[in-house]
Amino acid sequence: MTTTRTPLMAGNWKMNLNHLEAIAHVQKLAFALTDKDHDAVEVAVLPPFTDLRSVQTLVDGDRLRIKYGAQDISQHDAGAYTGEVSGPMLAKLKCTYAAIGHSERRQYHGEDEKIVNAKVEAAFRNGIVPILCVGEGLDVRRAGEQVPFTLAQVDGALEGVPAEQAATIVIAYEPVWAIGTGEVATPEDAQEVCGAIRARLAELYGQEVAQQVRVLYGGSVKGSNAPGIMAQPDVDGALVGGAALDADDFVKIVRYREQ
Ligand SMILES: O=C[C@H](O)COP(=O)(O)O
Repeated sequence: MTTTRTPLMAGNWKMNLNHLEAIAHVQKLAFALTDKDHDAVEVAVLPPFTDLRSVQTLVDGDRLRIKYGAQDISQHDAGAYTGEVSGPMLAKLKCTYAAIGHSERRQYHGEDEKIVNAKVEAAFRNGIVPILCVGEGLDVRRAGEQVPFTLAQVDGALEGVPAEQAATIVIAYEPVWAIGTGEVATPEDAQEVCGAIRARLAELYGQEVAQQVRVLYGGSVKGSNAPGIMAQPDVDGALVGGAALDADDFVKIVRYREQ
C-alpha cells in the first residue's frame, strides 16, 4: 500500500520565548519560508501557552501557512483545575496540535499512561490533533528494550481510541537520552522504533490507518542531521526542540531535501 504522508516539522519551543519574542520569531519564519517549502512540508510551532494568542493573531492576520499548537492539554474540559489549560480553550485559539506525554511532562509532572491516554482523548474530543510523544530512557536503551518499552507507551496512550481518530494522530518517537543532549539517534535507531510503531498501529487498526499516521523523530535534530533521519521510510518528520529556537536552522530542517 502506498500512501503519501506530508512530512511535518514541528518546533517545540518548550519554556522559551515570551509573546513578543514569539511574534518576532514567527515573523522571521514566515519571511524565510516560501510557498514551495509549505507545499513540500507542513510547518508547525508549539509555543508556550502565553504566546498562543499572539501567534494566532499573526497567523490569522497574515494568512500564514504556519500551523501552531500547545505543548500540553488538560485531560479535563473545564472546572477547578488550577493552572491547567483546556481543550476548548485551545480549540478557541484555533490550535491544530497539542503535544501530549512529552518526556519532560512524564518526568517532571508525573504523567503516567492513564493521564496521557486521557489527554489524547481530550484533544480528540476538542478537534485538536495530538502529537503523542513516546520513547525510552538510557537504561532501557542499554538493555535493548527500546521497542517493547515504546510500544507499551503507544498501546497505553491509544487505549479506547477508535480507528478514525487514530488515523489522524501524530506520534513522535523521542528517545529521552537524545533530547537536548546533542546525542542524536542514528537514522537506523530512529527507523527501528518508528517502523515498530507503524507495525503496531497496523496490528491495532489495520494497514490503512497505519499508513496514514505520521511518525516523527525527535532528539537533537538539526539542519545537518535532518536529511539522514528523513531518509528513513517510517520517519515522516521531526519534533524539534533546541534547533527550533534558531529560525535559520529550523528553516534548514524544513528544507532537508535541498542539502
Ligand atoms: O520536543 C522536542 C524534543 O524534546 C527534542 O528536543 P531537542 O531537539 O532539543 O533535543
